[in-house]
Amino acid sequence: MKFEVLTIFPEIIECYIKHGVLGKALNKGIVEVKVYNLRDFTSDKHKKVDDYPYGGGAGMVMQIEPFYNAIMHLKADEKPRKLVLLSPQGRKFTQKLAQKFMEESKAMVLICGRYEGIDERVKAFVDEEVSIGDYVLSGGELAALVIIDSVVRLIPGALGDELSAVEDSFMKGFLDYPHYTRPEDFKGMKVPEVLLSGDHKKIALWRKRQALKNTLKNRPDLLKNLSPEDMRILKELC
Ligand SMILES: N#Cc1c(-c2ccc3cc[nH]c3c2)n[nH]c1N
Repeated sequence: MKFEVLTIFPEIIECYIKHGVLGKALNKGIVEVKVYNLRDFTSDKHKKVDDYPYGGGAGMVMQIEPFYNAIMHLKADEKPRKLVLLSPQGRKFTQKLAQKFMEESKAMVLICGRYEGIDERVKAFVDEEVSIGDYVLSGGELAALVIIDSVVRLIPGALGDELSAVEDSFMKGFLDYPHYTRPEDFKGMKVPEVLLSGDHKKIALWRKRQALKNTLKNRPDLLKNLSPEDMRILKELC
């Protein structure tokens, strides 16, 4: 899978992708990330990317021309790609949308704005407008990294042989279970006995109960299409 990122701060993307799961996936050739500096697609000597907003108001707005020039440059190879604009006004990014992007797109262009936002006319050239949550960031780069990270984790082989309980639980509609590792006793804070029992059936049930308990407490909105067994466990918790 290939990601192409349009930004005025390429170093934000370049620094993050070298590490962890993303770094391994890049080294394995499972994923390719190319970052483009929008300033390279300007036509003035100052490489200007923003201007005052029509109609007045605070701050600056990013001009359409650098985005247009960059998008046309990418499209010149005529290969299919999904163009995604990161924006607080976009549709909510979820694990299910990450799965959809992984399944449906061989290449994605992630378009990152800054300042007060970008000229509305840029949206005529994008396929999706996506937001990673109901809070305001200073730009689209962190959102682009969230999307890249969460989509890459879903690519077969990206996680190596590590099982990923986190994706599994989110896809099944609840939060992850608690995790523990050595030492068994840290200043009197002990690891739950069941996790030391070696009884995998008991451990699995304990983890499911804990996951459902956490979800009921923190994200009851996720508890929708539970299996009859999960519903039974949940009713025991209530
Ligand atoms: N995605 C997303 C965002 C943003 C965002 C995205 C782009 C720009 C450009 C200037 N400010 C921005 C904020 N804020 N909160 C989100 N969930």
